[in-house]
Amino acid sequence: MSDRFRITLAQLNPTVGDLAGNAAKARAAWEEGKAAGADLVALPEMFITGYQAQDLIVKPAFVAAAQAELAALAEACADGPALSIGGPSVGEDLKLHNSYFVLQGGKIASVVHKYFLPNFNVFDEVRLFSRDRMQGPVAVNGVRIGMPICEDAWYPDVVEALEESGAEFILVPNGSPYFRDKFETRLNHMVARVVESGLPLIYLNMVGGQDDQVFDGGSFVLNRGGVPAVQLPIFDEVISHVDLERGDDGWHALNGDFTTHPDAMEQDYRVMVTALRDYMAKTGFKKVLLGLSGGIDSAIVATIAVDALGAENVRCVMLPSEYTSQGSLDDAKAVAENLGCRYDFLPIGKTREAVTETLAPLFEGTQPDLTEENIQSRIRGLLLMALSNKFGEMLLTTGNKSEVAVGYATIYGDMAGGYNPIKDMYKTRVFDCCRWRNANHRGWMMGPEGAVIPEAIITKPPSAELREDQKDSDSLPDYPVLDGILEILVDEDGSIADCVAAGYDRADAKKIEHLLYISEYKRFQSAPGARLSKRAFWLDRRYPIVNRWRDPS
Ligand SMILES: Nc1ncnc2c1ncn2[C@@H]1O[C@H](COP(=O)(O)OP(=O)(O)OC[C@H]2O[C@@H]([n+]3cccc(C(=O)O)c3)[C@H](O)[C@@H]2O)[C@@H](O)[C@H]1O
Ligand SMILES: Nc1ncnc2c1ncn2[C@@H]1O[C@H](COP(=O)(O)OP(=O)(O)OP(=O)(O)O)[C@@H](O)[C@H]1O
Ligand SMILES: NC(=O)CC[C@H](N)C(=O)O
Repeated sequence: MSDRFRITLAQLNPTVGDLAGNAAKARAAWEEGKAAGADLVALPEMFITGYQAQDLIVKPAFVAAAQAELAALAEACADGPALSIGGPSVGEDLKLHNSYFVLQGGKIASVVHKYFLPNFNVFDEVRLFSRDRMQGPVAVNGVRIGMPICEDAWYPDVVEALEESGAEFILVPNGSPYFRDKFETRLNHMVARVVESGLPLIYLNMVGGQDDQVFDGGSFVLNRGGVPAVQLPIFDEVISHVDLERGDDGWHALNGDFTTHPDAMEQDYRVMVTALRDYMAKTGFKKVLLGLSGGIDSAIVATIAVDALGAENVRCVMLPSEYTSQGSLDDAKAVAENLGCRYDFLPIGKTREAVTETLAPLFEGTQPDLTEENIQSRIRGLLLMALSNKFGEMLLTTGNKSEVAVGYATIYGDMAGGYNPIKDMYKTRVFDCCRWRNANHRGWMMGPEGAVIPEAIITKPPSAELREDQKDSDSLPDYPVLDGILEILVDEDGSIADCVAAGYDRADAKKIEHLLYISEYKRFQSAPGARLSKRAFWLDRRYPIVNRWRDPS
């Protein structure tokens, strides 16, 4: 029996439903591992199907196709290292499991089933899969490896059982999506497992965007006592060979690749870029367009789009009305010029006159109000969608988390669009994010360096410009107050009393609570967007649309 074991970690980006494509990526990683003399090439959780496949996973034909792909992969990888890969399986109990397969010698040599099925925030695994009994380690080239699947390693039980049944080290395959500062959470759990079991632990995550979620990679290896030996980059696809040596006191990982991670703002920005880039690539779109108003939200969305797709794939459209200020016209043009993307000018005045004239007989005797304001937003939505249809460009929608929370957007107007990169970023953070992007440039950004967002856009008071001299602060508390209250009500699930205790005005908190509840119907019909927090609107927070309850505290 050898006292060295080489494991090739394949921190790769699968696509949900692309069974053949995912298998091809696994095969290519296996070839690299084989060339490097690996004993085992490891891929993340549910790699063959992509993650999360949601209800696709309960369709028997899909599971059968994934099984066939795994069998073919086993045959193709018969002569060389073992290959471990996540996928669905139907167990002896005839139930569906989230499983991890070891392929070796042309067949499926072992299968383990996930025990702890996550059923919180974006996860519904109890609904999709069955839990199996805890299983022992899997032997690969004579070495017994414990393979707890993602959530299995977030509690002591499974790793403890693996250690008691003879595991020599632990390999955790993951499908662990980003939220801000999640790396620390993962690391704390894994250090706890290493300290409890006394075994080295290899944590392997996937990368890439899937709908709202981004898997951020950041795979790592810990030695006994929780001492780090390897840390892979976040967000990048990487194949890394990790060597373990057996000594008198068991296995020990040798120090390998070690990358330090960027700060939370950079990670958030990278998530928004990755989410959009992968949403586009994986759905088959190449180009986007958006309404560029001269305001901060559309400016940051245009910047994210250029960083994700390249300036040649982004069309910015200014659709001015009589209320559009010269400042907005200048600022919008400056952003498009700075980014180097196409800028179109499409005044909405004539369309608005036509709509007003058409409605006049029915509106006779009524006074102009929000209706007329929203018509402008809807004309912009209509024209932008016409461009989208004609040129095959997907429309981006630009509401930040503060606006999405209180319904400060026109349904079927500026809410039109297929994807919203800033859906989970509060307005106050959007300001910081613009400053960060103006001051920082990285190799993964396809846009130009420098202060692409003019300072005037960052400093002027936000306005929807739907009527004369309109400011967001006419309808809403100032953004620092709005965001402070929303963080308590949404992100912390706090009460009105909690808002008051934090120093906010009770009337403001009550108003925001009301707006939050009455705009659930808008969010239900809103575009998906990049998830940055543990409380993003969609799967993390599922509220009834009809809801009469109001917090009396
Ligand atoms: N529970 C429910 N289920 C289904 N539908 C429901 C509903 N409650 C209202 N509705 C319908 O929704 C309609 C009202 O929604 P909507 O037409 O959107 O209009 P509404 O929410 O009344 O007004 C839009 C608000 O967003 C602001 N805005 C607009 C555009 C851009 C920006 C910005 O700064 O980004 C801000 C604008 O100043 C205004 O305060 C009603 O006509 C009603 O029929
Ligand atoms: N004059 C305009 N030209 C092009 N698009 C516009 C125009 N006005 C609004 N939009 C679109 O509608 C969205 C909502 O913009 P609005 O100005 O009403 O408020 P906002 O949420 O503060 O956004 P922004 O900061 O981008 O202005 C904008 O982000 C933009 O995509
Ligand atoms: N795939 C999973 O089990 C996800 C849950 C897991 N604990 C996480 O990292 O978020």
